[in-house]
Amino acid sequence: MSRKQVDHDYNLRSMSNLMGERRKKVSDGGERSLIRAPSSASITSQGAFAGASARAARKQFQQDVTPGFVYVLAAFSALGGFLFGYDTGVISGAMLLLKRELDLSALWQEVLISSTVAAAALSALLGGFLNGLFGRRVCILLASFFFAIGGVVLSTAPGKEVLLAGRLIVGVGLGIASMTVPVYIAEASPPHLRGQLVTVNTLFITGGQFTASLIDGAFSYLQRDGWRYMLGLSVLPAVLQFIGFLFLPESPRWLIQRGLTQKARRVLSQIRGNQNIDEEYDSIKNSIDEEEDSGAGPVIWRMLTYPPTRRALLVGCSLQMFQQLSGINTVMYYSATILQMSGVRDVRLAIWLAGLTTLTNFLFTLLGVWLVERVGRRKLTLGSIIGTCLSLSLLAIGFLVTAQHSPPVTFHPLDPSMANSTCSKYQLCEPCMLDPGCGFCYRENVSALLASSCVPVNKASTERAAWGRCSNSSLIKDRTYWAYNYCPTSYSWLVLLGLVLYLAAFAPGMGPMPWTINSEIYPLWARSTGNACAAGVNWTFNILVSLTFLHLAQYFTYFGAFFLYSSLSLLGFFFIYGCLPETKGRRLEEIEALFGNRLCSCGASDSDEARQVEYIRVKGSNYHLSDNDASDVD
Ligand SMILES: O[C@H]1[C@H](O)[C@@H](O)[C@H](O)[C@@H](O)[C@H]1O
Repeated sequence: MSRKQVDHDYNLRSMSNLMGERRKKVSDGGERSLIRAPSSASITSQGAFAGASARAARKQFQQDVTPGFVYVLAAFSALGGFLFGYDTGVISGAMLLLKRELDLSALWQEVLISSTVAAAALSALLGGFLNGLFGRRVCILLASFFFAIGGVVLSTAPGKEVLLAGRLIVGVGLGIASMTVPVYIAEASPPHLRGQLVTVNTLFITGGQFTASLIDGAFSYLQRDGWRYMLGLSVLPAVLQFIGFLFLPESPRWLIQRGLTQKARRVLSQIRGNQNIDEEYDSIKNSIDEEEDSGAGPVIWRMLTYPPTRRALLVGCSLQMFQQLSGINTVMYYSATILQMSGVRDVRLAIWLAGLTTLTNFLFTLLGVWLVERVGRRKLTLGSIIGTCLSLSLLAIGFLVTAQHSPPVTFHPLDPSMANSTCSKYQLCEPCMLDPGCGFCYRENVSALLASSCVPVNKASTERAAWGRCSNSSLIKDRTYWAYNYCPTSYSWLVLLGLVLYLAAFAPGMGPMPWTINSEIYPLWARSTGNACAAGVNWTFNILVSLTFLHLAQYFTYFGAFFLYSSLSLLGFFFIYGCLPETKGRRLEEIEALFGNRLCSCGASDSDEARQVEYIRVKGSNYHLSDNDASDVD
């Protein structure tokens, strides 16, 4: 079959896929289906059939009791999310101790932090191939194996080189888990619970980040080897997941694709409890049989040359890109400093309070789990990104006002080392604190700042100056303070408000939805590859945003950096508004049809448009579905 024919037939296929089993049901009297289809009179009455039947099916699914096994399966899978959050979150606290004990240079610190994310980006891409070849279960086993080995290597590392090896091993696990777990949960869940269960994975990510901040806080008191515990504790959930997955089944969709039909039926019965699985089995089988005609060549090539999957890929990858471009990891990382700005001058207390940021992120992700099946993915994502954009603007304004009221440097100490330092040239606190090599040392009386200077930072710890009044600790007698990375200000409440609003807006939608939506928008043959690409994009932009933040802040100030993130979120809003269809409640096999729809016209050429018009014409005249479907994707 030629490519053109394949393309032309796509829309019909998707719809016949959707409708085929129902037509079959009508002809064999409906006794194979547990879905109580409408009476044959109503079925044959044109127009009412499709929407009513789809809705009845959905309702029926919701009424059927979902076996507890599905929840167990989702929870064990989401341990991968927990490790994602823990391993990415714990490093900031561990680094504070590591750089002191191992005397790490700034470059080594950067390498240890970024190597994991870079390894995750690469292994996420590779994970698509592994998923197709070995299945989801083996990939999750592999990921937990890497997490466990990585944790052991990290906690026993004699030096920085072995630490780097451990961080790379953990990164490989992260990449594979981040792309496999959402797919596995989506494929095992019934449609009415899918969004919620996949979103639980992101809840576990934020739970992992929260746990990491608590562990960081607790072990920071240890004089020696605290970092070994921080990094090594991840072995426990990894081993738990590994053992769990020795007993959990493979995804039925992957099994059917591999021709392991008996096994697939067994797993389907296990995860659907007392429901009749014939309908779902047939639907998956139909979709696989028909996709076998979708052409030859590497999957990514077939995806890119096939308008519906090309569109799905564009939407999926862009969602992940906009998630990272809205600066979540910068905001989280920066929260300790924001707290210091608002008057929490004790570094340890600021670290503990930063745990509140991760807790807020976690709690609002919980809200997302509750909302996803109620308001749907599209509305939740749109609402979230617009809130994210506004709160980023508020953060930016907060930083602008703070900078405009920046306290002056009132005296320049006479130390010979100052001659070679850039710190001596700054007249205000703002440029002084934007220079990573300098900090602001100031004395405060009740109402004003007195005797403030800009001095070099101590190489071993940013908690104090290299010499002078502030070289002992960040909190000094006589109300003399050391401010690294921030300036004393009375407008910090604005920044704090921006931070809280940001998390409240981001966490329920932009945090989880890119993962949830990616797990459901690709047809089975393209699902592993689509998720691998999207996860790869997420990790790549994660590293890009975190590596550029300090430079951005140095050149454009904090105001500029956050304003840029806000503008990028606005761009994301328009993109999502134009391109993201609603996938709530649909079967995975139905969703591909949405991307053949004109309403999602991103990346569509003129000839694609023509095909979409044809699709809607066929849909309207043959199946009388247009009303119901249009309202669903609107
Ligand atoms: O969805 C997650 C989550 O929102 C995390 O808080 C964030 O650190 C990750 O980068 C993101 O992918």
